[in-house]
Amino acid sequence: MLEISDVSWAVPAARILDAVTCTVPAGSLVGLLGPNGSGKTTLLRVVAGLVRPRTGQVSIGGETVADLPRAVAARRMAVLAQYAETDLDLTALEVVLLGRTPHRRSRWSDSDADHTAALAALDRVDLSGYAQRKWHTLSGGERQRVQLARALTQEPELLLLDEPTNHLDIGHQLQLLHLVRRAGITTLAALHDLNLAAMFCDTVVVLQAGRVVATGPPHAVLTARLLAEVYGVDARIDDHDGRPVISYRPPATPPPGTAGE
Ligand SMILES: Nc1ncnc2c1ncn2[C@@H]1O[C@H](COP(=O)(O)OP(=O)(O)OP(=O)(O)O)[C@@H](O)[C@H]1O
Repeated sequence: MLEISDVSWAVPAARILDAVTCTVPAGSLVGLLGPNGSGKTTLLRVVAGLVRPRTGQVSIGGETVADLPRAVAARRMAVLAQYAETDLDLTALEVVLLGRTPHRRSRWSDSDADHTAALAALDRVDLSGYAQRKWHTLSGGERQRVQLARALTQEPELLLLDEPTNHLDIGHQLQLLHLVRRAGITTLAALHDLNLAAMFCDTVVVLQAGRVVATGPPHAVLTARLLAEVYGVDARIDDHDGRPVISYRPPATPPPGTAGE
């Protein structure tokens, strides 16, 4: 279980996170929603221990992340960043094997079991023929899936995903979130696509200007009123087997600079 309690973070000019409190129950998938700049990535960075909060604390499995030795935190959490890059000319398999690094006794050698786990993870993300492909030859969506395979191979207690469906076609977006759900790992995922959040998340947490403005199951949170207030959009919500399905109406006023055209 992940617990975020009263977390605030600021830069001199602005408060970026304001007393954020939320919980990700063990084994559940929680969607972190909110408009651009609302603080999703910053909150994920705080949880990962990359940014120290001004106030509040984060704990996993009852232990405060700030008190965990770096190596322990690295083993227990896997992060899929929004723009995962590597300058090293690694193969897809070598990138996936990086997920085993925190578990290894010897720094330099991969065991047969590591290799088997890494190949199985590539298979799970639909990239079984890609093991020897160099990173720089992969498409954006293929890189994203290799990074998910790395994260799954790590067998983390907590998975942090920042816009994991970026770059993916709709088939692979659905496959990725289905895989994450099935993996049963406690997961906090920043998502922009509200319909995907509605389909796959147990709970959603909505941030606006660094504050939590709503938390709960998708059908309770994703109302037309909330979407108007938080995103400024005119949306229609239909029910599909207890999950909301959102469709949007075009804005009433034309975007700036296009009036009268
Ligand atoms: N180091 C920093 N210095 C100044 N401002 C920052 C810093 N880090 C983040 N911010 C600001 O904090 C706000 C929240 O940023 P963050 O990246 O967390 O938002 P987000 O919800 O992930 O946005 P997006 O959906 O666009 O990815 C933004 O306005 C951003 O410009």
